[in-house]
Amino acid sequence: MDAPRLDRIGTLWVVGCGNMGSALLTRWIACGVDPEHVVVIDPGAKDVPAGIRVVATAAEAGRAPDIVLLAIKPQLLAEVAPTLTAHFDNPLILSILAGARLATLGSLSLRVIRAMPNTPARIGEGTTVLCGGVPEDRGFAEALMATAGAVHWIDDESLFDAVTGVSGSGPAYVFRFIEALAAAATAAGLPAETAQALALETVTGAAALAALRESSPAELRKQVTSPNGTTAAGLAVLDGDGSLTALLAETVAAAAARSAELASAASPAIPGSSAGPAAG
Ligand SMILES: NC(=O)C1=CN([C@@H]2O[C@H](COP(=O)(O)OP(=O)(O)OC[C@H]3O[C@@H](n4cnc5c(N)ncnc54)[C@H](OP(=O)(O)O)[C@@H]3O)[C@@H](O)[C@H]2O)C=CC1
Ligand SMILES: O=C(O)[C@@H]1CCC=N1
Repeated sequence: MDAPRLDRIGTLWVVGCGNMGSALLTRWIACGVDPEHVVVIDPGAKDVPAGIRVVATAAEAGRAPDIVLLAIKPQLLAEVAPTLTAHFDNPLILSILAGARLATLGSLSLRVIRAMPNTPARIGEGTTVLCGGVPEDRGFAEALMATAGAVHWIDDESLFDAVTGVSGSGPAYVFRFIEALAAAATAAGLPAETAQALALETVTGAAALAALRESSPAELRKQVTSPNGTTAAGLAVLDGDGSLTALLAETVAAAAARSAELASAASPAIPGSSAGPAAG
């Protein structure tokens, strides 16, 4: 079967065009979506690609959408959903809302796919996990998200909280690591500019090498770590007694737990939603 064509997207509504919505939209426009087919619905939109109409509410959007990117904060879903559904004729909903479950989103349309992207999507280097949808819609959703980087499908929606804690939030962990490495470099006496450059270039270079997948991350780590050398001394602190592993496990668990809480925030007030509050 031919790959779905993004220039035949129909009418796309982007509801919420903040950090993540604008990252995806920027990428889609770069990959062939016609700005004239897009309407951004966001009373505070700041970062919208040129040529796209921006309105504050769905009532001003005009033609009913064929596809809707839902990219508002999950806490706003119950308030915003009824203002959208009044103008819907069963569009494909692609929701990136942390926590918002398919059962909740099903009250907006019969055609819903849940996605968890991340911000490197803006440059086509993201990773997205998709879940749900009917077979006829999955190919199109995958083609859209493939413009933003790697795409993975999962069947078990209960894993979405963990996905959110790993790859959705994950870029922030990496950015924080770069910040901390730069601060450590400064503390070790390097000029601030050099410290920031070395921290950033070390992370991007190491990630690019690992991304070749010619050797595992563990093997690449061993190649740096001379017996009784400097790296071994550093790793003994970074990961002494498995502390880094434990710290990251706690980090991901906390983010996943928050995703589960957000499910509660997103669900109860949508009329017709069959999703109950999340456990825990
Ligand atoms: N940021 C990320 O890395 C990721 C985010 N997500 C998900 O994406 C969603 C958006 O997150 P993010 O982009 O970071 O958040 P932002 O706050 O940056 O974007 C949300 C946008 O929605 C706007 N908005 C507020 N009220 C309305 C309304 N009534 N109708 C339409 N738009 C409205 C906001 O405007 P204003 O700022 O004026 O309030 C803002 O521009 C969340 O559900 C999040 O879970 C998923 C994966 C990664
Ligand atoms: O922090 C958040 O809630 C969102 C979801 C994943 C990344 N950012």
